[in-house]
Amino acid sequence: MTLTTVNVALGPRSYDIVIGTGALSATAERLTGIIGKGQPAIIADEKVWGLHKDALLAVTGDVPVITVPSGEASKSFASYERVMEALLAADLGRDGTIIAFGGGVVGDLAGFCAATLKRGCQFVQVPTTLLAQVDSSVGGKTAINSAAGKNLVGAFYQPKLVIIDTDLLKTLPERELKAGYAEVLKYGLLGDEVFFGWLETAYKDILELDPLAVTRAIETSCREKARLVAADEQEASVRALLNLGHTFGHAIEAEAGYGGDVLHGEGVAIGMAMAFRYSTALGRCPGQDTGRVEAHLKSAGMPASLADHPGAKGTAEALLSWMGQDKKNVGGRLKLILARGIGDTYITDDVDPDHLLSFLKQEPGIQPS
Ligand SMILES: O=C(O)C(=O)C[C@@H](O)[C@H](O)[C@H](O)COP(=O)(O)O
Repeated sequence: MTLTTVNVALGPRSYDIVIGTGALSATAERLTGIIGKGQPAIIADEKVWGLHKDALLAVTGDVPVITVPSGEASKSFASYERVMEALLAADLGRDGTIIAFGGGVVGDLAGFCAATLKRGCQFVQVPTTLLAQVDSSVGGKTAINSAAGKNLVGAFYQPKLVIIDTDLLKTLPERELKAGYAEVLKYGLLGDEVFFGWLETAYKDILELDPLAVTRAIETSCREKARLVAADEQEASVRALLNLGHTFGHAIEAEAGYGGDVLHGEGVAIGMAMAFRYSTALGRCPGQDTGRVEAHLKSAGMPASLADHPGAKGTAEALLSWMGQDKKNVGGRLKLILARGIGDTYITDDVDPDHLLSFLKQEPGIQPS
């Protein structure tokens, strides 16, 4: 199968996303070209490493490897410190290359290490989950979590190359695949009703990893992400649309506890449904569209509210308080991505916290205050 390349056009920081089955071995020369004479190191999810190390080592040869446990708890200060000390011990300089091999957690952590190692070394993303392949490996948002909230310590730092080998998805557990599908769906909801319509019929093929359907889903997602990132690298305007569902979703994840029982994509799925319900409550989005979003999430076996997820919990006050920590907020004003309909979203800071609190109190599955 031929590979597809999507370019993220950022002037001197531009890079390619190479997508397809066998992409890892097909890009071997490009990867070794980036590594050059510098010292490389791999930061890998320990489960992914156990399953796929041969595929990566066949390309890089024998290089230092630092593994981290799967799960959001690896985006902690303690984990960052351990990985940084290991990279320094491996003698990586500014000409060194960190290769992130895993899902969003590894990509975000490795990217933040690359941004801060000697004030910046080279960085290549080899995402191994659907979520990371369609979203977090692209665009240069790198971060770790703090007790105050998700992704609050980080940097915008672009990779040199993103290698999306769809063969790596074959070992991904179904729950992780569905969590990644939430981010695919996001692109339809935020600006592409035709793509959403296709997903309503194609989701089964994607979740069964039909190569054509998966590649189309990843390519469409990456093209839209690359477009928004190129237009607004540091989220001063339109890039914030990519945060659809995340203000609610991050609050749900934080309340469950990092490393708790809510995967990022599950929080985003619930968060997107909440953003649509809130838009309808404000009279800005037809209830029919919100119903269609909820129905699709349910058909794909994903949660559409806290009530649908055994690990999701929290009072309205607790969720609102987490939302108050969101990085998009300016001047203490909450910022949300809301919808006028499927494929038509907008960014607003015209949010009345009292009204939002009343909305949250009526959400299915919310705990009483
Ligand atoms: O790339 C972006 O911009 C996004 O908002 C994509 C999100 O899906 C992604 O989860 C991102 O890491 C969240 O960033 P944050 O700024 O809300 O922490």
